[in-house]
Parts: sequence; C-alpha cells; structure tokens
Amino acid sequence: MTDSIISLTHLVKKFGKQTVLQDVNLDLMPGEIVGLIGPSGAGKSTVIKTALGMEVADGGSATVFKQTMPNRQLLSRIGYMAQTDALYEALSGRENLQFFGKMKGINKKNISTEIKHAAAVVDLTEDLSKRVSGYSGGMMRRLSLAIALLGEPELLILDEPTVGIDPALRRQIWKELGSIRDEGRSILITTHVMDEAELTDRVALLLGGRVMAFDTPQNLKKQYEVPTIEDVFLKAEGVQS
Ligand SMILES: Nc1ncnc2c1ncn2[C@@H]1O[C@H](COP(=O)(O)OP(=O)(O)OP(=O)(O)O)[C@@H](O)[C@H]1O
Repeated sequence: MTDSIISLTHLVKKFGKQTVLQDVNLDLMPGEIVGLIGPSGAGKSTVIKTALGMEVADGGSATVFKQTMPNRQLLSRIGYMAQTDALYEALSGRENLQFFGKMKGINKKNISTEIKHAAAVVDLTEDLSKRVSGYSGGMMRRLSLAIALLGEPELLILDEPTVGIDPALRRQIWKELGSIRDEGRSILITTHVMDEAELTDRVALLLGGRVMAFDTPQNLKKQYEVPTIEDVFLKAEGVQS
C-alpha cells in the first residue's frame, strides 16, 4: 500500500530448519494501532525483529517508512520496546531516560518535559531517582516503555509492553496509546491480553507462520461469529489444528 508506515509482503524467516514465518503479509497505516496476536512461539517477536532489520529475512520484503531496515537515519523516528529490557541497572530511572533521550537526539530544552510526561504515563514519577537494579520486573518494563515513548516517534513498535503491569495502569497506558494514534502516529503492538486486542484498530492473528486473519476487531468477531477476540483466537487455532 502506498502510504503504509510498515509493509510486510510475503515475508519468510527461517531459523535453521525451522520456518517460523512462512508467508507474512501485514501493513500499518498512519494513525493506526495494529495488534499482533498469536500463540506463544508463533513468531510475533520475529515479525518485529525482521521488520526492524534485526533479523535478515529469507524471502519476501519488509519496509518501514518505505525503506529496508536497518537504516540508522530512520531509528530516531521509531520507538521500539523489545521483550527483554535493555537498561543500565547501575543508573537511576531518570538517568536512563536522560541517556536514551540524548541518544534519540532530543534537545536539552525539551528533555525534562518529555521525561516528566513519559514517567507519568507509566507511573514511575516517584521512582525516578532509584537505581534500576532495585526495580521490580514490572517497573523495568514500565521504564522501557517510557524510553520508547521519548522523542514522540512517528512509529512505536511495542513487544508485549504491558506484561507485569496491573489493570489500572494498563488502562492508563492504553489511553496514552490512543492519544498517540489520534495525533496521527502509528503503533504496532504484540500482546497476550485479548482485552487489549479489542482496543486496537486492526488485529493480525499470526498462526502457522501466516497472518491468518487481519481486520478490525469488530469485523473479526462478525466473521468468526463470536463475541470476543479471545473467541476469534480460539476458533482460528481450532480450525488450524
Ligand atoms: N534467534 C533465534 N534462533 C533460533 N530460533 C529462534 C530465534 N528467535 C526465535 N526463534 C524461534 O522462533 C519461534 C518464534 O519465536 P518468537 O519469539 O518470534 O515467538 P513469539 O510469538 O514472539 O512468542 P512469545 O509470545 O512467547 O513471545 C520460536 O520457536 C523460537 O524458538
């Protein structure tokens, strides 16, 4: 599609003899939240890593902002939150945010406002002076998400950002994701939480190395004749096995 922010076409990825992605087609448009769901080991992280050029595709094509990744010039336009946290544990939360903010090229004038906002979104304001080595797993996830939000990137790629986060805060984070989308920015998010999939604009269901279904939550429920996305997931998995 001409305007797509991410475009994956017939993407193939193998690890040794295992073909994880057989034929993945997926696009993300400006001002859209796309949720990527699928069973554990389906290849959701692999889709993301291949799109970002962290893994080399064995077939098909993956473009981000119409370019093949990796592309250093594009990195400042992307906020990526990986499944494993890459944080400096000897530094405080604030120092981590300052460091990554600098790496993203955020100017001095804006950095403290941005840090304040990102920390508030993930409810870490009170903990910013603590060393990350003393953070819980959930706090580290929240800090990673705050780092991804810095710099108001046009594209956010979030790999299970809400693992270990309680429901009230999860709701607050989704509110922020909604505002980001309303500003015309785009979000690709993987999740295991089916309620969250309901909050996306389109859901891609990854099964057997393919995107088996890709539509609005409403249309998917209609198509599968079920009341929730969780039921869509279960029905599609049942059809496959
Ligand atoms: N670097 C790698 N080398 C070898 N195999 C890998 C590598 N990365 C992923 N895999 C394999 O690819 C498959 C898909 O993994 P991936 O992490 O993409 O799944 P996922 O859908 O993100 O899973 P989860 O929901 O549990 O995070 C798994 O079988 C995994 O073992």
